[in-house]
Order: sequence, then C-alpha cells, then structure tokens
Amino acid sequence: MMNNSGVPPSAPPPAAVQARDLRVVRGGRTVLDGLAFDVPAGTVTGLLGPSGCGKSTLMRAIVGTQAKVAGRLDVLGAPAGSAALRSRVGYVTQSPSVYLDLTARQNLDYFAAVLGIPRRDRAGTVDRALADVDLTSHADALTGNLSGGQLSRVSLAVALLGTPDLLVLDEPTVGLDPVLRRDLWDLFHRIARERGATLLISSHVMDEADRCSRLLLMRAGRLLADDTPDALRARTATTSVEDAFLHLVDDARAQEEAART
Ligand SMILES: Nc1ncnc2c1ncn2[C@@H]1O[C@H](COP(=O)(O)OP(=O)(O)OP(=O)(O)O)[C@@H](O)[C@H]1O
Repeated sequence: MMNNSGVPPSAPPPAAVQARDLRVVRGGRTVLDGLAFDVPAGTVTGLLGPSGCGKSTLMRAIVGTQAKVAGRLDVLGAPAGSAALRSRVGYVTQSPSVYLDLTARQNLDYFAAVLGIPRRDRAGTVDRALADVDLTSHADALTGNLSGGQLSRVSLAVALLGTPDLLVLDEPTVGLDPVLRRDLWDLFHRIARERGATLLISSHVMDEADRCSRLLLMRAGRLLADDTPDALRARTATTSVEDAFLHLVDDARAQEEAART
C-alpha cells in the first residue's frame, strides 16, 4: 500500500548522511578506511571512538571542508560539500569560532546578517538561539569573559541560527560539568524532535553513548558498529556501551591477527 507521496508507509526515512567506501588520506596516512554507513534523518547519532580514530576528519568530510575525500558521501541527498547544502548544514568545531571582543548577542547578530537572515527577523532569531542554549542572562557579556562552557554554547547558538537540517557537532560537551552536559543533550533531542533535524555528535566519552538514539563506533579509521545502544549491548552480551566497544575492539584485533597469520 502506498501513501499520497507514493512511498510505502513502512519505508524508513531517507538517510541524512550516506557513506559508501569512504576514504580519506591525510599526510600520506589513510585516516578513514572504507567507511559505509547511513545516518537516518531525524536521529541524534553519536560518533564515538578514541582520540585520533578519525571522528573530526569524518565530520569535516560530511560538512565539505576535508580535502582528498574518495568514495561516495551524500548529505541530505546531495554530494557532501555541494553549494546547495551550505545553509542546510550547521557545523560546530572543537575550538570556539566567535569574536571574543563582541558580546554573545553581537556575535549572533553578526552571523545572522552573514547568513542573510532579514533585518526584521534578526532580533527574534537571535533571542531564540540564545534561549535555546540557555544564555539569555549572559547575552550582553563579552564572549572573551565567558567560561569555556558558555563560550561553546555561543558557538552552538551560531550554528542554530540558520535552522539547519543537519547539525554536526564536534565534541560539544567536552570539559562541561554534568548538569550542563545533561542540559545540552536534552537540547539536542529537543532540536531533533521539534525541528525534525538530524544531529551527528562526536564524543570520546563512552558514557554519553546512552544519550544517543544511534551510534557509529569508530576505531583507527574504521567503523566497528552502526547500531542503537540497546542493539549493541544485546549483540555483544554486555551491559554498557563501553563494554560493547571493548568487545568489538577485541573482535577486530582477533580478525586482524588472523588475517596476518
Ligand atoms: N594533516 C595531517 N596529516 C597527517 N595525519 C593527520 C593530519 N591531520 C590529522 N591526522 C591524523 O588523522 C587521524 C584522525 O584525526 P582526527 O582529528 O580525525 O581524530 P579524532 O578522532 O577527531 O581525534 P580527537 O578525538 O582527538 O579530536 C589522527 O591519527 C591524526 O593524527
């Protein structure tokens, strides 16, 4: 049976990101080694793995700022980096990318103008982004005087200005206290739920895994798993995602060893 749009009702939503045999070489080293995965639209997907496994490189490839990307990588139905995706993809890097000599509100007002948000809508859009990241009370403080966590929330607010369909966040909760981390994860889910956006969020802290609806687990440039936290635990007969990850690492090592001998 088909619905009005001719799509079977049980069809999964289209992937926000689709990678097939994705490879990236940096400085002569293969940093991403044949990745294949889908990030379903509307999910909060965690990209987890140890430091140096390639998370930032993968995110850069998805937002179109990484050189020498081979294989197929589609984002919101178009090749990664396409001009048409510019306003539809938000990206927050690990280092804050705001002007420290401006207030949070001035930064947001500036970036709203750069994004082409009409002048009459700008104040309202800025106020909403400030409220989204719980920074209304610090809106008029110089960003150079904010704490690290407040500063990273200003960067996040900048990414929220354009109401992106895909939000790519590189370790947004690193260095934050537990309350702020929980509040940010709540915010991520609210953005997915209310705006229908897809969020891809990296972390090297496995205890954040349970806050994600889906997980991509990486190790040394390869994908170890692409699943829900529950399915991962069930598949590996473990009780935590951290144990599931270690189980999968041991399996991968055993396979590598078997291939060598
Ligand atoms: N310009 C470069 N030349 C060679 N190797 C590089 C270059 N940039 C990054 N790498 C290597 O690529 C690998 C992946 O780096 P990437 O920054 O993507 O990892 P990551 O998982 O995001 O790490 P972290 O969690 O520490 O931010 C690392 O081993 C890194 O040393």
